[in-house]
Amino acid sequence: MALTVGLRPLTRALLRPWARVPGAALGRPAAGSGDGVRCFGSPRVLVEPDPAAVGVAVMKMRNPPVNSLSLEFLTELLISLEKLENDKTFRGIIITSDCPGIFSAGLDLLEMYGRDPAHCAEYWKAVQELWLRVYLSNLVVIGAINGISPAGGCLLSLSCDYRVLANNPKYAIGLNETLLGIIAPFWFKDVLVNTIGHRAAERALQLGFLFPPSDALQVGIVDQVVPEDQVQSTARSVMAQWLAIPDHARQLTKNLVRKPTADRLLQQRDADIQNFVRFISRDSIQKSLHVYLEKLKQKKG
Ligand SMILES: CC/C=C/CC(=O)SCCNC(=O)CCNC(=O)[C@H](O)C(C)(C)COP(=O)(O)OP(=O)(O)OC[C@H]1O[C@@H](n2cnc3c(N)ncnc32)[C@H](O)[C@@H]1OP(=O)(O)O
Repeated sequence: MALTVGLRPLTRALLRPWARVPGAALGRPAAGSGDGVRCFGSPRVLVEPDPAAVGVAVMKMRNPPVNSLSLEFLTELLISLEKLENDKTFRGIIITSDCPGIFSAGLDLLEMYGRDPAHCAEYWKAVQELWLRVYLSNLVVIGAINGISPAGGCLLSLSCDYRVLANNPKYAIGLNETLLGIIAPFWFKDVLVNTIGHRAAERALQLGFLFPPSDALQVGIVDQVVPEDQVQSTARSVMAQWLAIPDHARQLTKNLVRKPTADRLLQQRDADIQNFVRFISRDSIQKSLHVYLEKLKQKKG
């Protein structure tokens, strides 16, 4: 537990420069919460207590068009997560998307393409922090995956305790970095190996697999596949099962299982940042990102 507590001051230090994100004032009742239900509001992240489940918050990602994890979006997610961790009335979070058809398009490519090393370092620190914050959260975190979830979106899903995916063939999920000509860092790889096993992860990472729901269930990257209109209710009923376990025992067990993986990053965060900056700044990698971004634009015709 000390590790999680240890993170808090770190997060504060990390977040201090970004806490000035406009509109990130939290605790302010969101519009339409006239019934006195306390919601946390920020431009890209809406956190609402689940009216049907005491102690459960629903965190809706709303960074249109694709919930790409920009620095500002990451910061708002981190501030909301920290607020929830510190608010003892909450025991669980359901993370979902408000962007139709998209859970999250992953890391924001424009934060890594054509950016100076100092920006890339700051960005990567925030990416590390989001993963650590979700992966080691004392709360029960359930992914209600209601859209496509490539790369960083898949990492966010894998960091949850449980994953419910909507049964829509378009809603593929996976670490597809090799398709962009880049590679997933070791801690992305570690989480995938922990979830689907070494051989399946080795193959999926090298081939940049994006698993459609039926395959995602079979390989184990998600825990349940349900009709799209049952994702939220399924997440809520699974949450009830997990919250039936005494918090302290569950939290210590989660830490027991996850701490060795998180430690591998915690013990070398700066080196990981430097490695990322060196890697992403390479001409060949910048060229790959450029080609990929152009493909995305051409796709629109
Ligand atoms: C070492 C670093 C590790 C990396 C991990 C990562 O996360 S890298 C990012 C990997 N992400 C992807 O490969 C997803 C790329 N996006 C897509 O495949 C599609 O956009 C998606 C998510 C299937 C949605 O398709 P749709 O047709 O609905 O939207 P469209 O492609 O037109 O995109 C809308 C606009 O968003 C921009 N965009 C999409 N993804 C990203 C992204 N990850 N980062 C930044 N911007 C993204 C896209 O270019 C469009 O922009 P516009 O200005 O409207 O042309």
